Amino acid sequence: MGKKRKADEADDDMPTFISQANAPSASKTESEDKKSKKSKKKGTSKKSLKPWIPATNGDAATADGDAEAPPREKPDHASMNTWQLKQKPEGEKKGDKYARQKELRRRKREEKEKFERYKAEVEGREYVPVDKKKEKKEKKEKNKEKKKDKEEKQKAQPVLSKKEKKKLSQQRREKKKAARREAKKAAEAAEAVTNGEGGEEETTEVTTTRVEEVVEVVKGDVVEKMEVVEEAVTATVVVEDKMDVDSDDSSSSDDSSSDSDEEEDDEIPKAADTPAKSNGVSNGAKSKGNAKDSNSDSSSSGDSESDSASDTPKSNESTAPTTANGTVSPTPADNTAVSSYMTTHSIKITDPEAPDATSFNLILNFSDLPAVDESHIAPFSAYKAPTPIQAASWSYLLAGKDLIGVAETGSGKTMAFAYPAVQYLSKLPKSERNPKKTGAKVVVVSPTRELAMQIYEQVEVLTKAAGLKDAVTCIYGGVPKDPQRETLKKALVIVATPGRLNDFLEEGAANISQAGYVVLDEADRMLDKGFEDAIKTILGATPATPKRQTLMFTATWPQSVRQLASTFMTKPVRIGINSPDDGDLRANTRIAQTVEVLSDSRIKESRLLNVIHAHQRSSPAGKNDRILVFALYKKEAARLEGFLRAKGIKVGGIHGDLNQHTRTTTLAEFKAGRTPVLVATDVAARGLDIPNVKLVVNVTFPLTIEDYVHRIGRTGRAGEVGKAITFFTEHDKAHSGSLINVLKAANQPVPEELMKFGTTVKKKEHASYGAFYRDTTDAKAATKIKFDE
Ligand SMILES: Nc1ncnc2c1ncn2[C@@H]1O[C@H](COP(=O)(O)OP(=O)(O)OP(=O)(O)O)[C@@H](O)[C@H]1O
Repeated sequence: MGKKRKADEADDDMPTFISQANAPSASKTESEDKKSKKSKKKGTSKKSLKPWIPATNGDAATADGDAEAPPREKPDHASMNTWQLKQKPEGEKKGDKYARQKELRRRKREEKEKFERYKAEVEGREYVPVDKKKEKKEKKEKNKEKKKDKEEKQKAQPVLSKKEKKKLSQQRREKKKAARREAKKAAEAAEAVTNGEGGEEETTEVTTTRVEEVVEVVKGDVVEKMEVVEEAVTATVVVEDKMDVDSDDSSSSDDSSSDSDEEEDDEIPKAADTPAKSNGVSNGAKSKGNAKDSNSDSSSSGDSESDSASDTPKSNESTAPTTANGTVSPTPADNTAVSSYMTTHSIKITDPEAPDATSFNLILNFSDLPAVDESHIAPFSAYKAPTPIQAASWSYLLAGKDLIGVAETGSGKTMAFAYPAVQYLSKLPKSERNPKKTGAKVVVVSPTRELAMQIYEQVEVLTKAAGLKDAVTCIYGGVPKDPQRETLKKALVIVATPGRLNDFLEEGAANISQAGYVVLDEADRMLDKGFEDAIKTILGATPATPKRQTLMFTATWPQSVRQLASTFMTKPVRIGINSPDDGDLRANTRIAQTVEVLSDSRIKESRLLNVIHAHQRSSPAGKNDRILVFALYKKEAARLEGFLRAKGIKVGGIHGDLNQHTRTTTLAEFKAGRTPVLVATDVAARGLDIPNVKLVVNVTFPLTIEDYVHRIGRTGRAGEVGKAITFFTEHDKAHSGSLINVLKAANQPVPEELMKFGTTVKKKEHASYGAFYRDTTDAKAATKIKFDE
């Protein structure tokens, strides 16, 4: 149908002068007339229909009986479509060419402006047209400065002859080769030691080969150590049937490598490795950057990783963070408050570098938050206090640590990773804050387009407060690439879905080779089968692990992805909020969950209608309450939407079969409350923060129990309460055990009929890594610091 419409559009677009062009002209000479007849014969061919045959004012000439050739009529560029404008007519006059190209440029500008206007509308901000003249002037000045700098640099450099240059580069190559040889030897020796100690390697169905390569890169006097860990794991492959299930497709990549050994020269600071850093947080949250700083001047070994909690603590003066109100946070005196806060909110922190720590550095008030400037915390003025995940993670993140944060849906995880990201940017020296030179410094990857847009909005609030203009871009599929490509040139922060970001990496439009702060939001989804390759490619394009601060945030953290996660991180701190020790799932406890076991799936639709009507009748807001209905398949979602509409319900739909424009506007309508009911597939299951969703209805159970937790988590956010109703049929019985566990853990009623389906829980396995979880991130300490003991 789409194709047909396009074809129709093309016909309509044909400008009227095409037929005029074929009309005979009285002013033609005989030979011209012959030519004209010839072209008439060809009249039906595509070529002859091209718009560039100049129209002549034949009729007027005939009427006047004027023998003189009439003035040449200019092509009507305004009525041509873009394709036609792009064609260069035979024998086109120079003036016409300029006019045609001018029209093309005008159209392009218009399109861009339209996009920007639309973007502003979606983001709910005022559209401010770009002042081209000012921009041009600024650009010119910048270029001038650049040129001057370059010239000065060139002057300062000694002039080397070709021969000398060649000799120098050969020397460098040889040094590198020697370093590699040594590293290989060291790795082999290390492997031999590892095999000797850990004779109890798991040998069931998993065989793990681990190759550690230490690459010493020599540059001038600096020797940097880069660790490249490559893990090849073979395991039982469990293929989940996800054939027709809807999700934003992630990967376009056939990438096979995980981490590449790129980046030899540039110093890429991790979040805490910046000069302005002042976050040597005590009690295990000590920054790696600080640890390095303290002993790096004299030695290149940088072997400060062995710091433990028992080391002499650094003085508050040198290590304590400066806070927004000028105080130091929290002092040992706050320990009781911190402990009681941790107990109240069931916070568990595991820091591999301080496994025995008993006191922790939590930020319980926004005023205690380290900030480059007080204005940076202004966006928090609407909130009373940090949420538990924010309170627990900020000090570690500001200290440059890798971190896995697991906290319930709607608990403010976005700000937990976004605030330290912006502080990281703010502390970078100016030369490091030049996206054209360095590329982006922060990358946030999210599984769906809508979530990416939402994260973008939140990050932008913080960057603006920090005085970073145009620092963020949002990259996602389903919309034209050109405007995104433009924004990539000046973005310090890229918020993206994996597929589109990979496309830009492939074509070289995105540069994340110096991104020192990388976040995987909805991390378990990002690491599962569908996105795994794309994530490997993205992380492979960023600096290797010790130079990159890697963060993973989620509300669900199944065993099946932990092994893979550990390969991307260095000694991550793990923070679990209300996360049970046995690794089971926890749904948000403020959501009242009801499971209705239906004997026949054919009654789902009528039951859905009843549920919606009943809610609308009982709620004080009546039909204005937002209700989110989940289906599993795209076609199912479309069918349900149609059904509800036919029954007089104001409803919208969002799923992968719809174009992005429709998806975005439908979601905006729902958010604004103009369409109070939304039918969605799992593209809306994760992360979306829609205010006042009072009820979630699961018409068809999702593929995984994690998705169930995320779906119902669209209600009861930011401390609110919510309601979720789930239809459960015999088809879903494989999930009964895990669903019963989730209900019980949240003190929710478990219907008898559900119990009948059984309580066994099928172990979820990663497609490549199986169900075996062995934390290899922090090699030696791995047995000690299990996240879920
Ligand atoms: N300190 C705070 N106090 C109150 N509300 C907050 C605070 N921080 C964030 N919020 C609000 O909480 C809501 C949920 O935040 P967010 O979307 O980051 O949750 P999330 O934990 O990422 O959820 P999900 O797991 O579903 O992705 C947002 O509306 C946000 O503005």
